[in-house]
Amino acid sequence: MERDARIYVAGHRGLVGAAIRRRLEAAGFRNLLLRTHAELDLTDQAAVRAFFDRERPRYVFLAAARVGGIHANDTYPADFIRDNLLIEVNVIDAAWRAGVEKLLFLGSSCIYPRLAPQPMREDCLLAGPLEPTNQWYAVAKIAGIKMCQAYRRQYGFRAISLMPTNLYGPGDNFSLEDGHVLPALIRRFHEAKEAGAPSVTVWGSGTPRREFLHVDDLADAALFLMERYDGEEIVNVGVGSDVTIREAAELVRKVVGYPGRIEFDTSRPDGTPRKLLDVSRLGALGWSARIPLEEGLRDTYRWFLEHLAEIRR
Ligand SMILES: NC(=O)C1=CN([C@@H]2O[C@H](COP(=O)(O)OP(=O)(O)OC[C@H]3O[C@@H](n4cnc5c(N)ncnc54)[C@H](OP(=O)(O)O)[C@@H]3O)[C@@H](O)[C@H]2O)C=CC1
Ligand SMILES: C[C@H]1O[C@H](OP(=O)(O)OP(=O)(O)OC[C@H]2O[C@@H](n3cnc4c(=O)[nH]c(N)nc43)[C@H](O)[C@@H]2O)[C@@H](O)[C@@H](O)C1=O
Repeated sequence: MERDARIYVAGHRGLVGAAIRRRLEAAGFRNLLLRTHAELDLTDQAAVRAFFDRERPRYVFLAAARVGGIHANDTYPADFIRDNLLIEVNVIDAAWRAGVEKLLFLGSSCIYPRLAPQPMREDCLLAGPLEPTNQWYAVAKIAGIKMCQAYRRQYGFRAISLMPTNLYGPGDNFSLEDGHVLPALIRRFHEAKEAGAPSVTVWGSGTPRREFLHVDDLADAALFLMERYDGEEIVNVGVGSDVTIREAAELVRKVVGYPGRIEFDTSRPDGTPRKLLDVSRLGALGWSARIPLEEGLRDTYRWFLEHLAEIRR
């Protein structure tokens, strides 16, 4: 990508979009096209087409989506399937119509079957039933993958699809009900420490396993693949190892410096028992993650403390 190329980062204020923006700016890309949700609602097809017609970016990073943790996905199925389908259809189609040179679409490790053999290879997609708690979001993501592949086949549109594992980092969604596990636990342990609470409750049994990739690593992989990969096949992006939710909670307790106990609320869903990605396709392309989990959690907790007022609003 040329340094002066016009690059649209959709969702630039989110966890991933903000990290992609940081990574592009650090690499000297200055001609970034950015619109907030309030300025451009990507579920509005006419507005999206008019935007692409007017602005004509050369590259698009599609990091805008309706995203949430296990409880949000399970509670708002219609919102998750509708908004993600609309965003994908509108942006991918308008980008092609406006002559965008290359588009990077972000799927998720949730697209794979609930009980896929571990680690999960890209070719196990649609090989079995989905995890019920996020099947709606997963179907929307699978539709986005298929749309990128169909537009490449029929129109030669250079769309590539990345499948990130669970992400965390600065700028995450720290909502206790709607966020993902790591930001929610950082906030829970911090607030328990401040309040002198005797224990912190973690959802589920603590036995599910999750792989966690720092969002700055994901952003680096996104730039790497936008510049070096141009295939129809999806590419998993992860660290290649996982921990139990209990181990993750104990690590967050250590990072936050909370002295109390951990309790488990098994009335809350565990979700997929395990979803470790096979990252050999990405490795063969020459990329691997760098940020270790404990270091990444310390970085995220520092950001959380610096933005407490904004988070608690
Ligand atoms: N977080 C994770 O663990 C993982 C994320 N991903 C994928 O990465 C991508 C980004 O996720 P993440 O950064 O975590 O999500 P965030 O919720 O942090 O960011 C999403 C961004 O999209 C914007 N957005 C949502 N709806 C609309 C809309 N209708 N019009 C315009 N903008 C909109 C949001 O703006 P606003 O907040 O103002 O509404 C926000 O800036 C998604 O595709 C997600 O599926 C994949 C795997 C794991
Ligand atoms: C990222 C990817 O994957 C997401 O699915 P998920 O990995 O199941 O999401 P999660 O991070 O919310 O939960 C992970 C595990 O952690 C446990 N858990 C404990 N305590 C809390 C807690 O306090 N909050 C949350 N959210 N989970 C908790 C929770 O019970 C579960 O066992 C999709 O939503 C979807 O967004 C997607 O694309």
